[in-house]
Amino acid sequence: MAEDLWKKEYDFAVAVARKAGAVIREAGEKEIKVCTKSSTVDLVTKTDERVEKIIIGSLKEEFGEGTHCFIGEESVAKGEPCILTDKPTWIIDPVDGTTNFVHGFPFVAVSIAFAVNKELEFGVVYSCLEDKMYKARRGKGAFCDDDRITVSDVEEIKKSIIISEHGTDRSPEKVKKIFSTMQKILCIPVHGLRGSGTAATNMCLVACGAVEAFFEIGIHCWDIAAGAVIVKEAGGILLDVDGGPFDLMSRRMVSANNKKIADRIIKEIEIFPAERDDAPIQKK
Ligand SMILES: O=P(O)(O)O[C@H]1[C@H](O)[C@@H](O)[C@H](O)[C@@H](O)[C@@H]1O
Ligand SMILES: [Mg+2]
Repeated sequence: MAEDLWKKEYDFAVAVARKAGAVIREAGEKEIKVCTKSSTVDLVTKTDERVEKIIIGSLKEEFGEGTHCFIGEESVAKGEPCILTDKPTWIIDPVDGTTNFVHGFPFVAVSIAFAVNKELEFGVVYSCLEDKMYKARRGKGAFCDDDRITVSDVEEIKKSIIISEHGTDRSPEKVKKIFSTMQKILCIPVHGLRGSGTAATNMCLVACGAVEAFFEIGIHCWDIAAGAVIVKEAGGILLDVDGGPFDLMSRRMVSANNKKIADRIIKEIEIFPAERDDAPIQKK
């Protein structure tokens, strides 16, 4: 029988995501010592770092040192390169929704994706406070736990819910564009605007049909890589915010149930620059 390519890695990723989610749930007050990264509202905790070490350590133990590459949010924050090559690469956000985690807002996800030859082979998003395991393999459909999930069939923008996040950048010119975009979309009008505070969870909400679209400028590849596979396998569409092809490393993305909704949203998005994830690291 033909080898079921990457199934071993997929099954292991699901198990590791579940283990990581348990660590997050059990990480009591002791670990939520908050530090900051790119801004005073871009939070990181000991849990983020510990969970990423557990995930990467488990993957290296299972698949060997040096066989795969890793792009992890907290490793990159510490100076590791963020370059996607043709080599088998794990793209990891150990705690997506760190601000939610710190505040006890109940949406926190472990996001693990796997790419080969720069193509995403599978994605796993474990919403650990809800205990929901979203997962998808390229060409094999999308699931929440054992149930097949598909995007909404809504085509009319005026019957949609749209997710948009404001991110961690508080510079006035970007905040102005973010809220001007939100206002224009809200006043189409759409049924509502929402946001869970975690990009990975937002993409799963598109994939299971709870909302029609989620877009954001400022997210990173680790926030959206797993969700991208899940949305696509659920029948959804991924585009750049200017309507061009989806670009994992561009730090901007539209995910939607269909092109009609995506195109209508794209018309309203006021684009602002975000440095690519794979931009050369500026020498200090
Ligand atoms: O919680 P993290 O992993 O930092 O990712 C979130 C990011 O910090 C926010 O700025 C974005 O708006 C969310 O979509 C990300 O999930
Ligand atoms: Mg994240």
